[in-house]
Amino acid sequence: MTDDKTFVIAIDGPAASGKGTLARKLAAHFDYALLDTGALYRAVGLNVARHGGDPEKEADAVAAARALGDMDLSDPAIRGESTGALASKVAAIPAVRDILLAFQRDFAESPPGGKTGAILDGRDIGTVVCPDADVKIYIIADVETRAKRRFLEQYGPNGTEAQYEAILADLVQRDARDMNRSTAPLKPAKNAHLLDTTNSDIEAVFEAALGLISKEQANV
Ligand SMILES: Nc1ncnc2c1ncn2[C@@H]1O[C@H](COP(=O)(O)OP(=O)(O)O)[C@@H](O)[C@H]1O
Ligand SMILES: Nc1ccn([C@@H]2O[C@H](COP(=O)(O)OP(=O)(O)O)[C@@H](O)[C@H]2O)c(=O)n1
Repeated sequence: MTDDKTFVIAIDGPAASGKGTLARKLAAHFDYALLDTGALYRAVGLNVARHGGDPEKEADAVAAARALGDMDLSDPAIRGESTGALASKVAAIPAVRDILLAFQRDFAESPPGGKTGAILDGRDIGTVVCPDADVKIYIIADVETRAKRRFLEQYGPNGTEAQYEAILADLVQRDARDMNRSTAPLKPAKNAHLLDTTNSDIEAVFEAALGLISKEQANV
């Protein structure tokens, strides 16, 4: 348990592995607060682009990160794959990560709405943001499977081969950037439970996660 008795679940993994889908189902099931930390980096990346800045330039990215409080995290443009690429560029800048860290930790320690638990999904939740999380899950799936899922999500059944290839290339590039950056690279925490969703549907992944979490809750 964390000091203030919030039950914290950390979900990390590469792009489009199913983190958000699982996190939302678990949050509804347990009535826990949910923070999609990728949305924070996406909002910062989008903000830099909209102001004509360079997402790889520290001054531009830091200025955007400081203005996060004024951003609309429900803006649909945040979800686009091109925004994912912008996000992973600003996310490689340590000063940006520092600015977002306090917000994420506060959320986990004192979830809004007086909730008794918090679920955070991202890349470094189990390793950096909440190293003492009660349950850590690291979700993976083959990159082609992840690209197909994101492709379907973004273009529906009538997407083109070229659109699929662009998504696949973006995920490969983004994973490499996220795994190879020097600060808070994407990797499983030592005590994370690994879930490979390549051949599991959403419900099976949810059931597997519930099994892991129930065991930990029984120990609290
Ligand atoms: N186990 C699964 N089987 C099939 N599709 C899935 C599964 N998990 C997630 N998806 C779908 O894959 C896409 C990406 O999932 P999402 O939860 O957004 O991933 P992430 O948050 O890791 O980027 C979504 O369209 C989602 O509905
Ligand atoms: N905790 C986090 C969350 C996201 N990110 C960055 O933000 C980008 C977008 O994250 P996301 O979770 O929305 O991406 P998807 O998995 O939804 O495609 C990632 O590629 C990372 O570069 C991060 O560095 N740390």
